Amino acid sequence: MTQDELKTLVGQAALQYVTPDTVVGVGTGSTVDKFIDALAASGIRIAGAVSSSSRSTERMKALGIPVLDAAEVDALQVYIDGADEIDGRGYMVKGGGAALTREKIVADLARTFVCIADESKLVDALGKFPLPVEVIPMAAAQIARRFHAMGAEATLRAGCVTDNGCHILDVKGLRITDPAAFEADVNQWPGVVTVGVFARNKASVCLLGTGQGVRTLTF
Ligand SMILES: O=C(CO)[C@H](O)[C@H](O)COP(=O)(O)O
Repeated sequence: MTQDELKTLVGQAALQYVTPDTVVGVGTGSTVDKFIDALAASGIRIAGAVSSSSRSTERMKALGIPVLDAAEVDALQVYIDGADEIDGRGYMVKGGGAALTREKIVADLARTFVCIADESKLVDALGKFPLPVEVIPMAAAQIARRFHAMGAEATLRAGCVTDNGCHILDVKGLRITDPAAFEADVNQWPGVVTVGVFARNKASVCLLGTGQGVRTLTF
């Protein structure tokens, strides 16, 4: 199966976590696009979706899925999103689509985070995929120097302005063995909006697309 077919498979599989007439949290990315398409085609009526990006909002609206503001809900049963990397404990790196801050906000509203990913995303330790960090533009060079001092290399993502009007640094050369401590530390650096390590808001379940079908990992 191609990577695209694996994404379609897990996007479809995620429908089992959607309860009719509830509000669903929806992430961002090419795998989530497959989930949105599957949801629209399924005929399952939901009360609405809280979206993590303008990209997902536009796609859902075009398909007739009602989109609600995060401020309109107190809690969500489920948040469905992809990942750039996920380890065997459910910790993730996210932000390849530059939507990490809103993704973390919506994930934080949800009781269950369902990660949908193809098998190439499963790693032993986070850090193979360059770590996205959303930063206030004024602080980008300063934050890049801090990563450099840790032996890593941070590059400004060219031409990228997030939905929040900020920039993204992509950081190579990290091996993140303690994701919770790393997330807590980097999130406190002045000028960091959000670091793309999802530890506090890690996955509860991962639906992993493999050549043999969907493998369900629970954490
Ligand atoms: O974090 C994300 C967007 O900010 C995505 O979930 C992540 O980049 C995976 O995307 P894709 O499903 O296209 O591989």
